[in-house]
Amino acid sequence: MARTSYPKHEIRILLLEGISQNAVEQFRAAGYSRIDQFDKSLPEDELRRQVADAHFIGIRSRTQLTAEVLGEARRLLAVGCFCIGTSQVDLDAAERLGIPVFNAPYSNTRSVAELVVAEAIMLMRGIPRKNAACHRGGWEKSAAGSHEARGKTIGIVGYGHIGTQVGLIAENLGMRVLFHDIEAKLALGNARPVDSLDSLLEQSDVVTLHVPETPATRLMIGEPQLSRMRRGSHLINASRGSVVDIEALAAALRSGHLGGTAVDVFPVEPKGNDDVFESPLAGIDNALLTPHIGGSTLEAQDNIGLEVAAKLVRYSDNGSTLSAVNFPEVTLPEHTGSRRLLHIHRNVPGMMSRVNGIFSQRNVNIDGQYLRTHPEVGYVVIDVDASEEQATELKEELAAIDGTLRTRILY
Ligand SMILES: NC(=O)C1=CN([C@@H]2O[C@H](COP(=O)(O)OP(=O)(O)OC[C@H]3O[C@@H](n4cnc5c(N)ncnc54)[C@H](O)[C@@H]3O)[C@@H](O)[C@H]2O)C=CC1
Ligand SMILES: O=C(O)CCC(=O)C(=O)O
Repeated sequence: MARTSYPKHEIRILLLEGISQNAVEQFRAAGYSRIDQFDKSLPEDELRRQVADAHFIGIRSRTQLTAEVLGEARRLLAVGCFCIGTSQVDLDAAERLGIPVFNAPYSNTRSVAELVVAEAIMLMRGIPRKNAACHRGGWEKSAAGSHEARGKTIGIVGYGHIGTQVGLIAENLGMRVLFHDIEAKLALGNARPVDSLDSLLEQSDVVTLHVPETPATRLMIGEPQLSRMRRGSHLINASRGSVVDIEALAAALRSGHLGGTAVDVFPVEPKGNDDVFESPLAGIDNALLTPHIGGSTLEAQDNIGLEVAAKLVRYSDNGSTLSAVNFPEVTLPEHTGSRRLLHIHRNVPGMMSRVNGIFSQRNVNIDGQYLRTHPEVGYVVIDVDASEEQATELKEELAAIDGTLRTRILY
């Protein structure tokens, strides 16, 4: 088995938030045995203690890897987000520290889309309210305010991976599909783009949000947007809690302007299943609330476990950063027969001549060199024909170059 610059049994993998056992098996199969698992996210002081000697960290959406927390993770080689969203990690800080971040961009897409379309049907039939009444001994048998999905309009905000899947399933139910995105997007099926968010809100019977968490999407649905929605229409949010002004949403439900809502993500979410959930929407019967489980199917979690663990193992064993979300992407061949040196550095003028100078001074033959840069950070991988001792000395010299962020040898 290939040796890394650390023996594999010394590499500590920290997995938080109940990451799938598939990931653990994938790490073990690749020879990594030092794996610590927690089923929830950790309070910040405990998180700082745990990350201090971790080489890899696996998280889901709850763990905040801020610049301060990352700054304490001195041994950290890479982060795996076992989910789609990566806004819980300070990606720029991670890059500046030489830490690539990986995620699973599609593995739970279908799970979210299926839930959203099911919720759209439930909302149009008034099921959340009728269900709540039944639990209290009530009996609201009535067609008032109940509608078929067929022929109704669903408005999708953010027509990316999830948004397009929602559109395709909804169209198969006979719904009219409109979407709004800041990028030009290929419309699938009979879906139609609209020229503004307001126009989408005004035309839709159900609006569903599938944007990432960014400064531009923060509170993009507030009182002015809710009041543009049709009276009796419905809002679904399975994107991020920061996208909707939740107090304004509660007010729109209480006033009867909105017919109902389904919300899976909240501005503040409990750290784990033992903690208490509180929300301004709690107790409102026509609000269908779920505990951030859009992507929580066994199929999705198994696939995510395999996908992200495989990316971390590949980076550890081979150096490949293909599909990293914050980092220069270097795709690498296997390195049988040569030593591989990895050098992550600040992207400053003269860096590569200093790197290459070390090899020419020592008269070491370079078998292959792979370089990719971002404005602030560069990543170069050098395969050399050198003994283990020579490679170790080369690594020390590379590490001493001013502007070096991380170095590693793969044997
Ligand atoms: N509830 C859950 O369990 C899950 C939630 N998510 C959330 O869903 C989000 C979307 O996921 P994907 O569809 O895979 O992402 P994606 O990146 O494929 O699609 C996002 C789309 O939103 C568009 N967009 C960005 N800013 C916008 C704006 N201001 N206005 C309109 N459109 C905008 C983008 O151009 C893109 O087309 C994730 O970022 C994550 O936060 C993802 C998976 C599970
Ligand atoms: O399942 C999770 O923990 C998070 C799902 C999610 O929000 C994502 O994939 O972005």
